Amino acid sequence: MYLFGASGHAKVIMDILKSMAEPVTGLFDDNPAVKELNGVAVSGKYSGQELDADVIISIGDNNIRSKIANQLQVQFGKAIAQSASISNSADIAEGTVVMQGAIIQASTHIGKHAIINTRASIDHDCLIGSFVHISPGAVLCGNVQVGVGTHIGAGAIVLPNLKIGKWCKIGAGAVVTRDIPDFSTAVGNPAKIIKSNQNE
Ligand SMILES: CC(=O)SCCNC(=O)CCNC(=O)[C@H](O)C(C)(C)COP(=O)(O)OP(=O)(O)OC[C@H]1O[C@@H](n2cnc3c(N)ncnc32)[C@H](O)[C@@H]1OP(=O)(O)O
Repeated sequence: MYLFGASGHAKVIMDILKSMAEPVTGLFDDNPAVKELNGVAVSGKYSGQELDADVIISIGDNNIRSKIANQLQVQFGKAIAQSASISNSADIAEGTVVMQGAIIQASTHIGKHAIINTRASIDHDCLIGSFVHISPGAVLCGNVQVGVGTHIGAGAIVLPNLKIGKWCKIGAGAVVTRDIPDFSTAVGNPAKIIKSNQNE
């Protein structure tokens, strides 16, 4: 597996790949000052060369991850921690990473290049868009929809049957009790919208 982005997020993905016995074939990063990560040499900026293994974009920022994914003509892989519990009827698209202790229940769909972070819990029949990040310890109850590029903060709770739009930011510890429109930032319990991010 090649990783694009020599970040703290990449370190966690490297641990997961190691537990899957999947070697890290190479690591790219645009920052020439970054020379190595966890003992793996960083090859600098990716210049479009043909790659002999799949790629994961190991960048936590949803917007940057989506821009890079849309530019690359490569095969994408997945990293799924062995300690994650994933229903046989759930499906997870390419480029997505599922961290240690995450739970993904029946009939849930996770889109491309998503991050399901440490001990996040996504219950049955959820629809999680591409480039979403569900942060550590967040809980999505059953039948929740999360739009493309949305970030659910650490420890947030989303009540059942709700729809969170695209490119939203849900604050750490928020309790979402109502649908949230596209591009909103919402915080608190019950979560209130504090801004719209449409122009970011
Ligand atoms: C492995 C890992 O580390 S994964 C990373 C996980 N990361 C997270 O969970 C972070 C989630 N992000 C947040 O909670 C952020 O604070 C956001 C997205 C909600 C808001 O960020 P910003 O847009 O930069 O807003 P900003 O920091 O200016 O705060 C705006 C207001 O909301 C308040 N606020 C910010 N976050 C929260 C929160 N989680 N809960 C309650 N209030 C909050 C601020 O105190 C501020 O209030 P004020 O205007 O009265 O001073």
